[in-house]
Amino acid sequence: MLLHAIELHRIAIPLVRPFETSFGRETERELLLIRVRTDIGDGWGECVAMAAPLYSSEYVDAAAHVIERHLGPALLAAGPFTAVTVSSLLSHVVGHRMAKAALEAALLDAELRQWGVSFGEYFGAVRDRVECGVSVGISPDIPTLLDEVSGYVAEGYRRIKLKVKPGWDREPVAAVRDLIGAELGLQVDANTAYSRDDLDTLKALDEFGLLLIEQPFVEEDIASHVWLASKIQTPVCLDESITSTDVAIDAIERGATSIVNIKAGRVGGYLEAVRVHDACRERGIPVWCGGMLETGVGRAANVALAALPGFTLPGDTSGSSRYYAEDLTEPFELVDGHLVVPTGAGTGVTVREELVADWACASVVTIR
Ligand SMILES: O=C(O)CCC(=O)N[C@@H](C(=O)O)c1ccccc1
Repeated sequence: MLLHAIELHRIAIPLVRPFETSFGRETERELLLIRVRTDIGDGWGECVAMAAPLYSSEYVDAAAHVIERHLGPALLAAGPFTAVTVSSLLSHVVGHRMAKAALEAALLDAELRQWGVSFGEYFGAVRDRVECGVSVGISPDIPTLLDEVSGYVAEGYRRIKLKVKPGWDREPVAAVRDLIGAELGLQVDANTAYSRDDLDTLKALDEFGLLLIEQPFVEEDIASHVWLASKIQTPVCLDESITSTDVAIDAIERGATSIVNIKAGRVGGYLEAVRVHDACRERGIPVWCGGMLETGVGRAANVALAALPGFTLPGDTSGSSRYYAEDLTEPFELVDGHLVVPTGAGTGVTVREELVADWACASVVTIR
């Protein structure tokens, strides 16, 4: 395809309720949407970087800047190319995986729409719907937490994930396990908030039959995750640490993780995410699809990814209404605890351009 232009659309969408993690509290999702204009048609991609560099070093301003000044010009100068060559065309730029992922997704969307192939078909989906979990933020108090969790259970979510941090861990986990019973899946996500000094606290979570404990220590500290995995019963799952297929293989072979959270933006794109899936599957490591509060654009691609065979655990692929009163695309709605994998060409969803304009929080930047 020949790339004619890249449009950077920055939007801000209010969250239906505040979302608090161990690294911050969000009341709105500010994000960067990419539209590519090519000789074979348009495509949309969603950059998952947050407004501030608190989850990773990437953030919206930086993603927009690196696309405008480095990644975009490299693609515009590349002459005819295909979506599978995007990562190599951008490999001279170090890092900025979420920005690269958004560009690759937009170009893959354009290409697959022209071919009449869905993301799911292209990735190798084996399911037509995926089992959904839900992520629950840190609450102001236990009653508020239980009220929120009760709502999700009533909606049919197949797994509850609780955000935890030192001082908010054992008590909320015990209360939620008591509320939902022993059968429903329950897991926790620390977003790197603990250290080896917290071993007793982390070990105490073994009594609650958790599916996994996600990213207890800082992303670079693979050794401490190996150490913890030998000390507790609950399986250790990595998120922030897993930035590529090679890193995933290293972490698995060192015994740092027995379950992997796959996020396309974190690893540099959906094509790399499929490679991470394949590497985990070859090693008998179950994976699940993480989330970054995506709109329907990113959510559609995540649901397609989650339909691959190795995604055997419910992911953070919740319905649109978990975060947004109105979605940028047709809403994703939970049916019997599942989301249907889009079958339309490309992502299979249609961006409501009037909402992109209504929710704009900066002027559109077009790179040619
Ligand atoms: O359901 C979702 O999309 C969000 C799932 C979730 O908890 N994401 C967390 C995470 O650490 O995985 C996150 C939220 C916001 C920003 C970064 C990460």
